[in-house]
Amino acid sequence: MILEIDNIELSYGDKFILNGIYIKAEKGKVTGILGRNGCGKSSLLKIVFGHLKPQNKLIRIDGKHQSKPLYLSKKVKYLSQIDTIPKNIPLKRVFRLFDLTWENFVSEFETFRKYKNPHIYDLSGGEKRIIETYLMLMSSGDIVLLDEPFSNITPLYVEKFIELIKKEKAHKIIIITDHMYRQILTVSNELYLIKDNTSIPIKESSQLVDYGYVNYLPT
Ligand SMILES: Nc1ncnc2c1ncn2[C@@H]1O[C@H](COP(=O)(O)OP(=O)(O)OP(=O)(O)O)[C@@H](O)[C@H]1O
Repeated sequence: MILEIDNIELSYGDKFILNGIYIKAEKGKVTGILGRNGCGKSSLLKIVFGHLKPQNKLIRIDGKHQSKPLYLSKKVKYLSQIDTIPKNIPLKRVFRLFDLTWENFVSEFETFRKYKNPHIYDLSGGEKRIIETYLMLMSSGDIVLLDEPFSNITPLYVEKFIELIKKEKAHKIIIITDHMYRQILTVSNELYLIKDNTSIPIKESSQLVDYGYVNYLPT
C-alpha cells in the first residue's frame, strides 16, 4: 500500500503555509517529517486525516485519488496534539473500544500497573500522551499519523515506542513528526524536511545541516 500526499496548497487568510508538497509513504516503512516550529507539519497531518480542508490537495492510495476525507474510511489512526480520549469512561473500557487490552499495555509500560481502574483524568499529562499514542499506534488501521508522539514522554518509553513503531510498520503506513529529530532519524526509513513551505526529500542526514535545520549532527 502506498499513500501519496501531493500538490498541497494551504494558506490561512493571507498567511501562506504550504505549497507543492509531495510525500510518499509506504507500508513497511516509517516516513518522518521534520521542520521548524510553525512550518506546517501539524496542518499537513490534519489535511491527510481530512479534518483540515486546504485550498488544494491530492491524496492517493495505490494511485487512486481519494475524494472523501480519509477518516471516513476508518483506515487512518491519528494522534493529534489535542486530547481525544473520553474522560467519563474507565480506561480499560476505552482500550476494549480500540480492540486492545489494558493488560497487554501494562506488560509493555510497567509503571501503569499501579493504576487499578484508572480514568484518563487520573493520569499526568505525559501518561495521557503515552496512552493516546499507544491506542493510535497499536489499534487496527492501515495508516497511522503521529503528531509529536515523543514530546513529554520519559526516555525509556520513547525507546519503547520506537521499538513498537518498528514492529507495527510491517503492516501499516506510519507517518511521524516530532522535534526530537534524533529519534525521528532512528525510526524513519524515509525522511522529508518542510522548509520554505515545501517538502524536501532527505537522503543523507548531513542535508539537515545543509538546509539549516540543525547546526551540526550528533556524533
Ligand atoms: N486555525 C489556524 N488559523 C490561522 N493560522 C493557523 C491555524 N492553524 C495553524 N496556523 C498557523 O499555521 C502555521 C503552521 O502551523 P502548524 O501547527 O501546522 O505548524 P507546525 O509545523 O506543526 O508547528 P509546531 O512544530 O510548532 O507544532 C503556524 O504559523 C500557525 O500559526
